[in-house]
Amino acid sequence: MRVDPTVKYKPFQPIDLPDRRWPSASITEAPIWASVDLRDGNQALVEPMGIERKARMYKALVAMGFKEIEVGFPAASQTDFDFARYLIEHDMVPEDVTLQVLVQAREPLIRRTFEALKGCKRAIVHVYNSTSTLQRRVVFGMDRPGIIDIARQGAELIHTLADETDTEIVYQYSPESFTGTELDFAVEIVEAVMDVYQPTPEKRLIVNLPSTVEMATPNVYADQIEWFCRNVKNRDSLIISVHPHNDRGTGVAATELALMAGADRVEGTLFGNGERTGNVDVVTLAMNMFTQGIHPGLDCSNMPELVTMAEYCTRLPIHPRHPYAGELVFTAFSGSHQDAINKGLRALRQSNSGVWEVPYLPIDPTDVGRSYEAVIRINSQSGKGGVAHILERDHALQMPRPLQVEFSGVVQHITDESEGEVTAKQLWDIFQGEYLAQNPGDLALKEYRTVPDTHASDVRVLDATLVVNGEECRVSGRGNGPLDAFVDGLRNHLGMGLEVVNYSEHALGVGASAQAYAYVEMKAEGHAPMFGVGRHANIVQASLNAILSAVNRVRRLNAAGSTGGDRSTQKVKEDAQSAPTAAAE
Ligand SMILES: CC(=O)SCCNC(=O)CCNC(=O)[C@H](O)C(C)(C)COP(=O)(O)OP(=O)(O)OC[C@H]1O[C@@H](n2cnc3c(N)ncnc32)[C@H](O)[C@@H]1OP(=O)(O)O
Ligand SMILES: CC(C)C(=O)C(=O)O
Repeated sequence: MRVDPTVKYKPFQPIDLPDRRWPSASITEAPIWASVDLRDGNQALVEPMGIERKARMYKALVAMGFKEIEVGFPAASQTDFDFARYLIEHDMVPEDVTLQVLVQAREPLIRRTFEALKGCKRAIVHVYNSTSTLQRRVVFGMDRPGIIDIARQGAELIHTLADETDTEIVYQYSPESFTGTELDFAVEIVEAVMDVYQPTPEKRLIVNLPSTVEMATPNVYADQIEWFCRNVKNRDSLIISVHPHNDRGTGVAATELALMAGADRVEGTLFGNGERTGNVDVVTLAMNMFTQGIHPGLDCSNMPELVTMAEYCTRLPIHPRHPYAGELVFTAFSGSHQDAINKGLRALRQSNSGVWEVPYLPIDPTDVGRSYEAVIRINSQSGKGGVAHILERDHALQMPRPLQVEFSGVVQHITDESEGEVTAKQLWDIFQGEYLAQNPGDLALKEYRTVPDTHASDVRVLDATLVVNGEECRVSGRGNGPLDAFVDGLRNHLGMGLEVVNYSEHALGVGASAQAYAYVEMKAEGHAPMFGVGRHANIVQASLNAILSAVNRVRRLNAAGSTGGDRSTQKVKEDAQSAPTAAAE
């Protein structure tokens, strides 16, 4: 960067609060939530919401559990005015919900705001003026008393109009640009407003201390909030509200520290929509509390629906990595994460504990309306655990560990080449192509029978009919069981050294439609051990199929002149297409 920041930018001066208490505090309950989506969020949109979109979002906010909703700046635009009227005239404000409206401390705007509220049972009138040193100097060209006068006069008019209306008015005042305001001045101007409104513990004034522009690290905001709470008069007659923005990307952290510093209320928006880099994201805040075992008082259990609604209303996308809500936030592509998640989910199933403990998944995706479907997805970063997880989840395969290693190598080869993702369906296609499919030149079992050897009581003879490229051939062998006898027969028939080194099986389903899977690891002459997989309603036939699956894979490699070191399914398939019919037939 060519600009010298030491010359161009001034560091934020720390707050003098050596005995700060907030670092030892923790958040133990949810704050009062106020949504400012329909005002601060809306004023930041390329295309502000019309009545239809505002109404849709308003209903969603009510359904989530917001009890205070800033519905607009009625004096600023006809749409905002009409929307307030729409909600009031259509009786859309539940008994326990309070509408909030924003207005600058300017007489005509305040009068217009009260017009918008006619017929409303109860409303928060939120008045503000800018108080920062910078705005006092460059925007208003006023000294402190002048700025206090703006606030006082605004409050006086609101107080007068509140006395004249049937609407129960809750007062709210914001020293806007609070984070750039000297703390003693912030207290002075708020106390001037308090002198007008005369709040009591029974009728408290909402004092909103916005981080209009986030100017420092979150601990500084916490210091500012604690300093204010400790120095303002009649603290118990105030509801201290925070309204953080996210200019430094630390809006959520700043809000959490501000709550630890004594704030009672949070104004924010869904998914952090708002001016510049946004308002604080109330969904993330609420879910952060949820993961700490605190009921947030906001219902985010259907996150996909909330995302769809927010994207429709704001016409802005929600990032795939957005905390708790993004499409990818519950997805692991990397092998060691998948392995740990797979093991964690299994351990959770096996334990009777209701406590969520899964590595890399801070929350249960189903708590926010997501499924486990997308938790593990496969690309070149994935390992055997992820591959095994998907095949077990979708096809109930219980692959032995060495087979997982072997097959994930096949998959990795493909993903390395394609540089893309392999879907669950593609994964199954690859698995079938590798182990279960019949390629030209492959041996297939048509029928078999076993009979006891008349000469030895523990030996069986197996006679099988195989088919290769439409031609039948007979195989016969002896052994201490059908598998052993079949391998003996193949050894003789193919003239190839063959040995079973590993075997496992499991059933799939119950009753007439039950199937068995058999996994056989075979050592064939000149090759590293290689797996075969067989499937059949009859467990013996499943095992014989597994042996043939391994033998066919060896034959494909032999035909391609490889020992199995460098393979891909594509290559295996191509090799199989061009393989000549085996000489043994
Ligand atoms: C941080 C925040 O999000 S605060 C909310 C900001 N939201 C909005 O501003 C959205 C809606 N606002 C608007 O549509 C317009 O600003 C209106 C309709 C309210 C007012 O419009 P206008 O009067 O035409 O113009 P504009 O906004 O430029 O007025 C600024 C004037 O108000 C003064 N002013 C600004 N804020 C305040 C305030 N809180 N109290 C008193 N005066 C104020 C300015 O000093 C300036 O005065 P000047 O005209 O003497 O220079
Ligand atoms: C009006 C105030 C609260 C505001 O929106 C801000 O400071 O960001």
